[in-house]
Amino acid sequence: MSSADPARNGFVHLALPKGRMEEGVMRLLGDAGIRLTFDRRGYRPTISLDGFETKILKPQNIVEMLHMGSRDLGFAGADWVAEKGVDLVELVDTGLDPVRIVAAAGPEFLDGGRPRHAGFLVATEYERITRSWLEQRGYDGRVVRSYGATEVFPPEDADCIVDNTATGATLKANGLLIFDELMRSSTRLFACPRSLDDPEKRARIEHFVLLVRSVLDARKRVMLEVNVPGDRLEAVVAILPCMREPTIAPLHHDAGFAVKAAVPRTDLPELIRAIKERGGTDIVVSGIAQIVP
Ligand SMILES: Nc1ncnc2c1ncn2[C@@H]1O[C@H](COP(=O)(O)OP(=O)(O)OP(=O)(O)O)[C@@H](O)[C@H]1O
Ligand SMILES: O=P(O)(O)OC[C@H]1O[C@H](OP(=O)(O)OP(=O)(O)O)[C@H](O)[C@@H]1O
Repeated sequence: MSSADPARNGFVHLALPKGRMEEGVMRLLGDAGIRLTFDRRGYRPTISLDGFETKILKPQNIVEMLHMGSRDLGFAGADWVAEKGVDLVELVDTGLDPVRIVAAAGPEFLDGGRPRHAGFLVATEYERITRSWLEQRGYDGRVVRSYGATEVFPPEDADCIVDNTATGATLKANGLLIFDELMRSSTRLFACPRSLDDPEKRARIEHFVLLVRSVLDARKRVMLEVNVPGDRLEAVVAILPCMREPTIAPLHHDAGFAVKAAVPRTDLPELIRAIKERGGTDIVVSGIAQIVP
């Protein structure tokens, strides 16, 4: 058996999602320096990571395969892990493709934000999540399984729905109002619990997690560089929300200091104002590709 043979012990079988999550996950891997080479119409790209083999599958199937153990590692929505009721290890929440799983109905069904009457019918693709919500809320409801286009069921074919929503446009277009939130979901990296018991697989999975996290962390930060006169240095450094300590280098001819720090992107507008106020000049902001702690 060669070291490139997927049947070898310690090889990680990775599942990548087909469909709406595909683009974000592919970009994430690309930004982490992981290359995938596709053949025409093939669902088995070659991955540039040593000791990994990969396959493209629908996320609902990825959840099942991670549960059975035929795949070790895979990206899927947290909603389908909850819906299938399986015990997987969540390694990374990428925050990509965020959705809310909500209960929604037309205004005629609602009374003060609650179902108007007992014995109602809920249309949903999420049967298990819906049943446990009914039980938790003490609602007397029955479930009809939908296979897409769930929003069109009410009022004739169901009283309300449980479905995912991203922008809310589909609910609005069908005249439905959200009256409860059951959970939030996003694209996450899951592992089969047993795969983490294998030391060789575990080490490879941990390295994969580190690469993915390095990109997600880098996306949240920018590199900020600023020149500061010597007597303003401490005042500027004090307000920098950097990861550890900023890098400080003296400028030529004792002209002050260059200060460099990776700061949260969302802090930038306020930070630039505060730095200018404290005497910082020549501010340069640039992107970061990866951050490995
Ligand atoms: N805007 C969105 N609408 C629906 N699902 C979304 C959205 N954004 C993220 N998701 C997530 O995508 C996953 C389903 O992905 P999938 O590619 O199977 O979508 P799908 O539209 O149901 O596919 P298909 O049309 O082939 O049934 C779920 O985990 C869901 O939460
Ligand atoms: O809040 P929004 O941005 O409108 O997105 C949510 C809608 O998009 C998806 O439907 P999809 O297009 O996949 O069709 P489907 O209902 O057949 O799954 C999902 O099932 C919702 O219906």
